[in-house]
Amino acid sequence: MSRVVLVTGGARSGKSRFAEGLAEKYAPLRGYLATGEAGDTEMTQRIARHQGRRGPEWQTVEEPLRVAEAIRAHEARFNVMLLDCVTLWISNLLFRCPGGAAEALAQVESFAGGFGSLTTPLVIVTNEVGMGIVPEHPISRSFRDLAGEANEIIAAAADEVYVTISGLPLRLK
Ligand SMILES: Nc1nc2c(ncn2[C@@H]2O[C@H](COP(=O)(O)OP(=O)(O)OP(=O)(O)O)[C@@H](O)[C@H]2O)c(=O)[nH]1
Repeated sequence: MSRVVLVTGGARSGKSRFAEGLAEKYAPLRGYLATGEAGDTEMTQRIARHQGRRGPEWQTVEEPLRVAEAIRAHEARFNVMLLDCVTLWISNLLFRCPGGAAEALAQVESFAGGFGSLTTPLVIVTNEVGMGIVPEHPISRSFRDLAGEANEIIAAAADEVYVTISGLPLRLK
């Protein structure tokens, strides 16, 4: 059984950098599983910022939907994998799966249920999205609730959990 670590935090809280540091304790080669997509200029710039930080010891796998399958397909190639991030994954599922939030949550449950059979350590990045004001639109509230539920499911199954605030990590589990 391989170790699973979850890192949660707000936007630009330093969670990706901290998660990369955890993964860099393992020898190369390291796999970076990106769920983000370069749909517009802003996202292209965000992705470029992340890519610029990762060195040649990282290889990128891009998969917006079939995250568990991508990990299974690639884990044997790497000494560690980093999934960045759960929030965009479930957002992609919410908007593209016919079953909406229920189907997205079922996929998260199946993903977390498979941690015990991973053969490579996994570091997972997610976002704390539910700490602000209640969103005005129902779809935003649905996403906020899904994100909270997904984080709770993954945190319960993970071996270690951290939150980053203002660039500083705090161990929760
Ligand atoms: N497709 C793709 N996406 C990437 C790549 N590198 C990073 N990303 C995505 O970039 C997203 C994170 O970017 P940001 O929005 O800048 O992160 P942030 O939450 O503001 O900042 P941090 O707290 O530092 O993580 C993640 O969802 C990744 O999936 C890549 O090589 N390809």
